[in-house]
Amino acid sequence: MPPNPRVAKAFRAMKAIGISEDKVKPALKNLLKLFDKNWELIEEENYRSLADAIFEREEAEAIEQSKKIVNNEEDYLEEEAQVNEEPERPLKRLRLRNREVEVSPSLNNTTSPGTSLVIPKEQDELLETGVQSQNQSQDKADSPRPNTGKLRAESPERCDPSRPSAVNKSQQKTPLRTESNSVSHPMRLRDRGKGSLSTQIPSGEKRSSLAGCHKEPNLEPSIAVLPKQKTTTSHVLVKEEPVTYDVSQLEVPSAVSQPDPSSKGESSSRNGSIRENNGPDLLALQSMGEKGTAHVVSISNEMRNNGGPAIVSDALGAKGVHFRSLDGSTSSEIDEEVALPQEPQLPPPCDSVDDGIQLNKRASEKFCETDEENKENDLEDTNFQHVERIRSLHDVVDIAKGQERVVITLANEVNHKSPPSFFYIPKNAVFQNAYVNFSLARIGDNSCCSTCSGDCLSLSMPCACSHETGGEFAYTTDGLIKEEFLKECISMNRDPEKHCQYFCKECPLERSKNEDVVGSCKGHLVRRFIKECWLKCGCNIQCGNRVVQRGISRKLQVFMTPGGKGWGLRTLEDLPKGAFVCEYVGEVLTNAELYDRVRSSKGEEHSYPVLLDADWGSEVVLKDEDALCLDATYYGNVARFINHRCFDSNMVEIPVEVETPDHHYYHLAFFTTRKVKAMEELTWDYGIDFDDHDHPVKAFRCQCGSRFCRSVKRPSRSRSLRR
Ligand SMILES: C[S@@+](CC[C@H](N)C(=O)[O-])C[C@H]1O[C@@H](n2cnc3c(N)ncnc32)[C@H](O)[C@@H]1O
Repeated sequence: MPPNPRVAKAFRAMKAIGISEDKVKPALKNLLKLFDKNWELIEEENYRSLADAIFEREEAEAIEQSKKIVNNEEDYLEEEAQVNEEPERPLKRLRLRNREVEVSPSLNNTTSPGTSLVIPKEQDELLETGVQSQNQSQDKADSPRPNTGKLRAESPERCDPSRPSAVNKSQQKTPLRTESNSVSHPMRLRDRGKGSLSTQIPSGEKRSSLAGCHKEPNLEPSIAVLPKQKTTTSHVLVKEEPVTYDVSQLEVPSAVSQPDPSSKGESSSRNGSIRENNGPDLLALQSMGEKGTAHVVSISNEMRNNGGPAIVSDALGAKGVHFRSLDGSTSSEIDEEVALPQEPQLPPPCDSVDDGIQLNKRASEKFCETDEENKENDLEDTNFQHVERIRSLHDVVDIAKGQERVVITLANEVNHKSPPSFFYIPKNAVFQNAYVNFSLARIGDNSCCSTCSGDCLSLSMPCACSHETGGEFAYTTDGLIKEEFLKECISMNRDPEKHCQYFCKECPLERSKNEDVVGSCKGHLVRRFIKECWLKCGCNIQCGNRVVQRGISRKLQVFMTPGGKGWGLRTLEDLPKGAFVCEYVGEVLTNAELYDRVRSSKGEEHSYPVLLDADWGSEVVLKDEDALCLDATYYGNVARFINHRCFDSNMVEIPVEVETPDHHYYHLAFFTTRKVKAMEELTWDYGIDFDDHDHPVKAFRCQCGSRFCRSVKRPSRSRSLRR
């Protein structure tokens, strides 16, 4: 009899994640029995229950094997019987498992739909309650700083990015900003580099003639700026494990393993909160929102409350997490008669991983290195390694480890390189000295829409949150960036000389490079910001003015590029122009901290820092703690894989204000500059000058392939294409 197509399909799905038929057969047979041949239950969520049942069996085998090693008493079949007596178990386990497997044929051939994670209401409520109570206790413990003039000093002479972009900075007049209609300033994270600016600012004289772009501080006198305590916190961001694909190569990023010596082991933050040095979990990350050294995890709980999708962490447990496929489809078209394969052949204990996933195989080899003389320890190790093996499989399937709304798969069709080891974090986290304060007291009534409800985009009169973007929202009702806004942001990257730049009197970036001889500022583009509604607003998480904070919703994949750029990011679905793709997430560092890292890092192939200098013009001399950047080297999200493309990249970065009106800290979000086809690599223009060897992004030989590539010396090339 020809094999039942449903069986064949199940085999294919399992094969795609490296599970061989001999492992699928017994589990499938068992499940069919348990589910009374209800195929839909098996096919649901991309065969999740099947994958889980296989893992169950493997786990049971591992335990059994270990037990045999210890006292040779237990009988495997008994264990099996026990598993079989619990028909609920695979599904229950699904709910309990933190790192879920999306069984998708896309692992290698990359066309899968993703799977989104949804926390049921109770779970969300729990998370929310946790956040609230933390915030409440914070309020008690910390008398909130008044709204501070430090947020934005008014500049009588400043570029107004809401004006048409094609204005030479020397011609610009800068209208006053008002609190209620403050149009803030766009940014480019780049150090402009020598080349691109040399013609714009050939001398100090010319620089001073750019006073129109400089801001004179004019702090509101009635508002006190409280002195900040110097932080002595050791690192504040920790996750429980790195994204690693080889348990034999687990490594702890230096951000974790090497707390700053200046911290002297103390654990209080600059705002007086106490931090544990030893590995805060997600709850600890949430608490970071309390005391100024804020972390956006606290937001993500709120945002997931209404939004459906959820993050799950080991720390919180994965209780109540369930899964649904993005396309919602389960195939049910095929007949139910099953021609099942023969009785399962249990795999030999030490040969339990299919060739498809080399790293898992290595993990399994390790699993087999049991020392007879040390049986007790071995039992623990074995179990640990087995769990790790399963986890590593999950991690290959979802590089975000369940922390994004969608599964982010990984594919390498080019070579045998493993993905780099790093901690996947879905939201920024403060490393140590960066001053980031998310206190609600900083958000004035003019900067939020407390009386709104539902979706602000449906209002006939845009609410206060649109002031930042000149009185209309940056987003369309389809969640895309409006054409004009997008056009200006793109133009800013492509023709920076046509846009306002700020030249620091004392540039924190230059100061970080060399404290003794501070070089002259190379300029920072004054960027336009999107301002999203947030906690203090009355609208809900589905409000159309909350796009970035809802997180990644597109099907993305990390893949090995064929062109020598290392790993890259691509889309698995067609994207319209102006679509939000992802945020650049990393550790929030001061530039001083970044350069310390750059100085001590040697020989790394890739670098991952991004400046947050969009609003450096808001103060005359920016303190180190306010001159921030993101570094995704050790902690980051998918954006750390986005490669550079000169000039005509298909994404543009836009600063987004969410939790704080203080634009020293903001989110950096990527939007498409044009329609992008499924399977196209996603790129952005780092804005680097390939001749600038001081740039924190180490010079690389650009392989972007753009005909406007700046690393290819073409003397005749139009200057406007070169930045
Ligand atoms: C943010 S990372 C991007 C991810 C990186 N490809 C990886 O494998 O992890 C930036 C690094 O990628 C490499 N890269 C990015 N764009 C490139 C390009 N157009 N040509 C060559 N290398 C590139 C450079 O090594 C750069 O330091």
